[in-house]
Amino acid sequence: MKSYDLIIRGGTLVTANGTQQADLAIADERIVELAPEISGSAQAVIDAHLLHIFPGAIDAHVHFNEPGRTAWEGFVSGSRALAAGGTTTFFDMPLNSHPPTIDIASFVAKLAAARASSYVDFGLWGGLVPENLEQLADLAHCGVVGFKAFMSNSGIDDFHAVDDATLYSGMEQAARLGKLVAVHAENDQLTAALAQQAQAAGKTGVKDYLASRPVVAELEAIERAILFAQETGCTLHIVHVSSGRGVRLVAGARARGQDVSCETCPHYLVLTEEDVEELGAVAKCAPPLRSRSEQEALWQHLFAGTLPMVASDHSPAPPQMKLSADFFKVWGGISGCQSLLSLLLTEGYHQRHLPLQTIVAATSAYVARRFQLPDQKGRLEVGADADLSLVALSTPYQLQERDLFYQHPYSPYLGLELRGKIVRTLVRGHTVFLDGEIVGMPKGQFLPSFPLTTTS
Ligand SMILES: NC(=O)NC(NC(N)=O)C(=O)[O-]
Ligand SMILES: [Zn+2]
Ligand SMILES: [Zn+2]
Repeated sequence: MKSYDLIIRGGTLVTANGTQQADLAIADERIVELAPEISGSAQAVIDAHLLHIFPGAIDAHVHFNEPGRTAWEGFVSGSRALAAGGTTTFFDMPLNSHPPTIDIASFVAKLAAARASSYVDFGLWGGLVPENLEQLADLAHCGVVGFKAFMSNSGIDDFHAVDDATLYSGMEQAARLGKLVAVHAENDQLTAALAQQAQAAGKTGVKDYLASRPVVAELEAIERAILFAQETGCTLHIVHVSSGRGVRLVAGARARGQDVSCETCPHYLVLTEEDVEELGAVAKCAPPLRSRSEQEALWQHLFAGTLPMVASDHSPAPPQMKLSADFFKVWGGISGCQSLLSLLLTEGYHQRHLPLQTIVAATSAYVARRFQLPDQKGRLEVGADADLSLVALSTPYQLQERDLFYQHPYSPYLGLELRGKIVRTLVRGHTVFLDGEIVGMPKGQFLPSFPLTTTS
């Protein structure tokens, strides 16, 4: 008789291809059998008859700010929040940590910090800034996910936005190195000038901030990035697209054969400009929250598959950085990584009947493929890592401060009525979250990203 480490019985497995009720057996951190009924013994058995089993989410966009600004978040609190939210892998952005990840030394420092403290597996982005064109090859050899650049001010002094020449040259190199470039796409001249005019006129409220970052600033920067990427043969990813029209530009280029993708974030799907007017600083981000019609367009793209990925862009800061009366001076960034899956289940699946398969594709299967993760990630099948999230799909609950594992339990989603409770999260077969509590020790592993060989 076969013997396993763990058998999970009777759960409804959710994959990018559909759902099925089955038993699942785990040995040596991998899924080794999937069948309607598995015989054999195991050291432990989980009864999942009332639960859905999702592949652990892969969050391609978080800022955990360690080393250097661990008081803002850090790998312990950040990865605990992810585990509590059903995410088993994340990619940390190169900025808001100090030093930012722009050369070998800063990469090594970040890798050490993450290895020591993360409860879930992770990849690391490298930065592309005007000062580090000579360092890109080194970062590629370290196994960074790709190179992240800001086309507008990053809000952090030690991570400079790229000028066009830097972006163009960085893309040429990235193409040679087989790495993708990810951009924060907003036109800097336009946003900076509009902000400066508003502030000079003493107009520093929420609406003034929103008006200083119009959709056209995003559209122009996306178009420019697409054009540069086409010319240089660089693979491109646009982070946190906030508008339906932005997604359409990316989908159009893709349809013409260019290797470009994009993500949106839960906040653009769940909140609108009216919400930031009401909620204030907790909901400030860039690009900003948009109108209901842009939001509707994002949902349509998600349904249609032309918007292939959702990532949290968790960008926390100490509450005192959210206090200024001048809204332009308030820290821009939303804390939300713990709620990625719950929000998609609540607003997507329950409210709008977005298929569960689409949610799985957007938070796991597609992300693993797009960023060339090792084969065993992002799949719920035999041979894959046992990265799983067990979900009580219809259980309602109200998100409370005490539920949040962030360093600063501050989020625009507090008080929301959610449906779809994460009950248990396993990373490579080890339970890291169970019934509201973190379990075990940080044993997250680094996932180096290998050079792109195919387009996907
Ligand atoms: N420095 C940041 O973390 N910025 C982030 N802030 C947002 N999105 O408001 C981002 O991803 O641009
Ligand atoms: Zn950004
Ligand atoms: Zn970000």
